[in-house]
Amino acid sequence: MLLVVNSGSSSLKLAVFAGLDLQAQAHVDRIGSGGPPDHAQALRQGLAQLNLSGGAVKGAAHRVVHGGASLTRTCRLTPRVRQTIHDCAGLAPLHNPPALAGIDAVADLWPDLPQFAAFDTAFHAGNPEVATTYALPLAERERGLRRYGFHGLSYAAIVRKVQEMTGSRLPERMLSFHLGNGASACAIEKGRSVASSMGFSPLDGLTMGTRPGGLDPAVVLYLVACHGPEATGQMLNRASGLVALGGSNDMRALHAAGTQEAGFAIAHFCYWAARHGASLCAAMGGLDAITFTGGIGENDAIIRAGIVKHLAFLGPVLDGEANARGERALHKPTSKVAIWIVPADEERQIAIEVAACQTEEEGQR
Ligand SMILES: Nc1ncnc2c1ncn2[C@@H]1O[C@H](COP(=O)(O)OP(=O)(O)O)[C@@H](O)[C@H]1O
Ligand SMILES: CC(=O)OP(=O)(O)O
Ligand SMILES: [Mg+2]
Repeated sequence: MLLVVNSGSSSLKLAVFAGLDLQAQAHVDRIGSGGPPDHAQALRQGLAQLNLSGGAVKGAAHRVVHGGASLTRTCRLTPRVRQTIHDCAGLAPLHNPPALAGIDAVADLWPDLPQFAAFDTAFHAGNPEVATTYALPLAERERGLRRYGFHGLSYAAIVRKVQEMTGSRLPERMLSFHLGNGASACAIEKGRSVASSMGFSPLDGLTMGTRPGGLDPAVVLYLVACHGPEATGQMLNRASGLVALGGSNDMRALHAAGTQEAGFAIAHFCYWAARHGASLCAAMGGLDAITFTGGIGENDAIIRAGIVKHLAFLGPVLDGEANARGERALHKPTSKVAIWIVPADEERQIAIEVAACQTEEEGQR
């Protein structure tokens, strides 16, 4: 059996697979905001829920958000791979350190267990250079300063699941929204990522739970001058976005609050999701389908409706009742653009990629 560990910024998802059959899962959320204080504690809680017997687990695989320029495929965790994940930790401070903590905790529990890493950046590794390049001096670009894009395991799973749903007639130009605590959008053309709203780190793009999304870099310079780099990093990763505008990073709490601030935070979230979404449509030369996933994307009809309304000029027509019921297909029959909810399936995607990696390793023996 394979234990899959998905460390999100506010949640931890564990899944156990026998082959590709899901045997058990555990979900711990609100980490650091009402739930467990940190990911190590969350992992202990999650493993206790699963009640695994040591001998049954033959491997563990971890979602790692930032793999840098070199880790672009799911692979076995060697000391060199662990070091690279460690080296990228500053670029994904909410994610890579918890992933490393998970890797080390599993190694402590089961020292000889083979471990694997699957990367959020990998699905975007084939983005065209024009999409990934920052117009910075060459020496800086050579340092690895470029756009990477994230939530790639989620987007890879969406391509697979939409193919299953449509009998492999994948829409040519798909705008996919992953709306969780971290939120992004991705332009998927013929099943491949061609552009992402996230950049060098998962800070860029949409308004998120605790991250501001796109900012003029002069704002960052100004903040660093006022507060120093350390406090600015904390502010941008943990104290911005919905929590800064509306008082909570939990979308459910914002709806329940009903205050003017909470309403503004919700409006800001929808407006900027659509602004970035429309820019991604330019990268694909149009739009054939929209997909929603993640805790908000899958569950929040108000947010989906708000985003689609802003994008109406591109052709999607939402069926309000299907949306309110959270059905799989949300478009009216007359809509030129399909709209779907596709539940996040990062854990199974990881299991599939680990199986492919093991098959490849056996072929090389
Ligand atoms: N039923 C729901 N309605 C609206 N928002 C929800 C619902 N369930 C979860 N969410 C929101 O989803 C977000 C967390 O999404 P999730 O994908 O689990 O996070 P992570 O980015 O940590 O993986 C939170 O903002 C939470 O409020
Ligand atoms: C990349 C990212 O922001 O991930 P999450 O949504 O799990 O925080
Ligand atoms: Mg997530």
